[in-house]
Amino acid sequence: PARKSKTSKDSSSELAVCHMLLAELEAHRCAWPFLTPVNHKAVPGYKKVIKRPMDFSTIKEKLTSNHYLNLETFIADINLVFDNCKKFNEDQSEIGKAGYNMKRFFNKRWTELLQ
Ligand SMILES: Cc1ncccc1N[C@@H](C)c1cnc2ccsc2c1
Repeated sequence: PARKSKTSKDSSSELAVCHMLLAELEAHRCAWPFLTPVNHKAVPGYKKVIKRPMDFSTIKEKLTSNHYLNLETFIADINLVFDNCKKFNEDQSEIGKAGYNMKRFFNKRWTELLQ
Protein backbone atom coordinates (compact mmCIF):
# COMPACT_ATOMS: atom_id res chain seq x y z
CA PRO A 1 0.00 0.00 0.00
CA ALA A 2 1.15 3.54 -0.70
CA ARG A 3 2.88 5.14 2.30
CA LYS A 4 0.42 7.63 3.79
CA SER A 5 2.17 10.98 4.19
CA LYS A 6 1.66 12.54 7.64
CA THR A 7 -1.25 14.94 7.35
CA SER A 8 -1.66 17.92 9.63
CA LYS A 9 -4.71 16.11 11.07
CA ASP A 10 -2.52 13.19 12.16
CA SER A 11 0.02 15.43 13.88
CA SER A 12 -2.62 17.60 15.59
CA SER A 13 -4.44 14.50 16.91
CA GLU A 14 -1.07 13.06 18.00
CA LEU A 15 -0.38 16.35 19.77
CA ALA A 16 -3.75 16.11 21.54
CA VAL A 17 -2.84 12.62 22.72
CA CYS A 18 0.51 13.90 24.04
CA HIS A 19 -1.24 16.62 26.08
CA MET A 20 -3.71 14.08 27.45
CA LEU A 21 -0.99 11.56 28.32
CA LEU A 22 1.10 14.22 30.07
CA ALA A 23 -1.92 15.43 32.06
CA GLU A 24 -2.56 11.86 33.23
CA LEU A 25 1.07 11.42 34.24
CA GLU A 26 1.09 14.69 36.21
CA ALA A 27 -2.13 13.67 38.03
CA HIS A 28 -0.77 10.23 39.00
CA ARG A 29 -0.21 9.75 42.74
CA CYS A 30 3.39 8.57 42.06
CA ALA A 31 4.27 11.63 39.92
CA TRP A 32 5.59 13.76 42.82
CA PRO A 33 9.35 13.17 42.24
CA PHE A 34 9.03 14.02 38.53
CA LEU A 35 6.85 17.15 38.45
CA THR A 36 9.69 19.70 38.50
CA PRO A 37 13.42 19.65 37.59
CA VAL A 38 15.62 17.95 40.18
CA ASN A 39 17.43 20.71 42.10
CA HIS A 40 20.98 19.40 41.56
CA LYS A 41 22.30 21.79 44.24
CA ALA A 42 20.09 19.94 46.76
CA VAL A 43 20.80 16.43 45.40
CA PRO A 44 24.53 15.58 45.64
CA GLY A 45 25.92 13.80 42.59
CA TYR A 46 22.87 14.39 40.39
CA LYS A 47 24.50 16.92 38.05
CA LYS A 48 27.51 14.63 37.48
CA VAL A 49 25.60 11.34 37.07
CA ILE A 50 22.57 12.49 35.04
CA LYS A 51 23.73 13.97 31.73
CA ARG A 52 20.27 14.87 30.39
CA PRO A 53 17.90 15.87 33.22
CA MET A 54 14.20 15.81 32.32
CA ASP A 55 10.92 16.29 34.19
CA PHE A 56 7.20 16.67 33.45
CA SER A 57 7.15 20.50 33.73
CA THR A 58 9.97 20.77 31.17
CA ILE A 59 8.12 18.37 28.84
CA LYS A 60 4.95 20.45 29.21
CA GLU A 61 6.89 23.62 28.33
CA LYS A 62 8.39 21.93 25.26
CA LEU A 63 4.97 20.57 24.23
CA THR A 64 3.22 23.95 24.51
CA SER A 65 6.04 25.67 22.59
CA ASN A 66 5.78 23.14 19.72
CA HIS A 67 9.27 21.82 20.41
CA TYR A 68 8.32 18.21 19.67
CA LEU A 69 8.40 17.46 15.94
CA ASN A 70 6.62 14.15 16.35
CA LEU A 71 5.28 11.63 18.81
CA GLU A 72 8.57 9.73 19.03
CA THR A 73 10.53 12.72 20.39
CA PHE A 74 7.82 13.32 23.02
CA ILE A 75 7.90 9.66 24.12
CA ALA A 76 11.71 9.76 24.19
CA ASP A 77 11.64 12.64 26.73
CA ILE A 78 9.06 10.84 28.89
CA ASN A 79 11.26 7.74 28.92
CA LEU A 80 14.29 9.91 29.75
CA VAL A 81 12.55 10.89 33.01
CA PHE A 82 12.20 7.22 33.95
CA ASP A 83 15.67 6.18 32.70
CA ASN A 84 17.28 8.97 34.79
CA CYS A 85 15.25 7.82 37.79
CA LYS A 86 16.35 4.18 37.38
CA LYS A 87 19.98 5.26 36.96
CA PHE A 88 20.15 7.48 40.06
CA ASN A 89 17.76 5.85 42.54
CA GLU A 90 17.82 2.43 44.22
CA ASP A 91 15.05 0.20 42.85
CA GLN A 92 13.52 -0.19 46.31
CA SER A 93 13.75 3.50 47.27
CA GLU A 94 10.55 5.58 47.40
CA ILE A 95 11.59 7.49 44.26
CA GLY A 96 12.79 4.32 42.51
CA LYS A 97 9.45 2.60 43.16
CA ALA A 98 7.53 5.72 42.03
CA GLY A 99 9.53 5.76 38.76
CA TYR A 100 8.80 2.09 38.11
CA ASN A 101 5.07 2.63 38.74
CA MET A 102 4.97 5.69 36.46
CA LYS A 103 6.80 3.87 33.65
CA ARG A 104 4.38 0.94 33.78
CA PHE A 105 1.41 3.34 33.80
CA PHE A 106 2.79 5.33 30.84
CA ASN A 107 3.53 2.23 28.75
CA LYS A 108 0.00 0.91 29.40
CA ARG A 109 -1.69 4.23 28.51
CA TRP A 110 0.20 5.12 25.34
CA THR A 111 -0.20 1.64 23.90
CA GLU A 112 -3.96 1.84 24.66
CA LEU A 113 -4.23 5.26 23.03
CA LEU A 114 -1.90 4.84 20.07
CA GLN A 115 -1.79 1.22 19.01
C1 LIG B 1 13.41 12.20 40.37
C2 LIG B 1 14.50 12.39 41.36
N1 LIG B 1 15.60 11.60 41.23
C3 LIG B 1 16.62 11.71 42.09
C4 LIG B 1 16.58 12.61 43.14
C5 LIG B 1 15.45 13.46 43.29
C6 LIG B 1 14.40 13.33 42.40
N2 LIG B 1 13.26 14.11 42.51
C7 LIG B 1 13.28 15.40 43.23
C8 LIG B 1 12.05 16.21 42.90
C9 LIG B 1 13.36 15.20 44.71
C10 LIG B 1 14.21 16.00 45.44
N3 LIG B 1 14.34 15.87 46.76
C11 LIG B 1 13.62 14.94 47.42
C12 LIG B 1 13.66 14.69 48.84
C13 LIG B 1 12.81 13.68 49.22
S1 LIG B 1 11.98 13.04 47.83
C14 LIG B 1 12.74 14.10 46.73
C15 LIG B 1 12.59 14.24 45.35
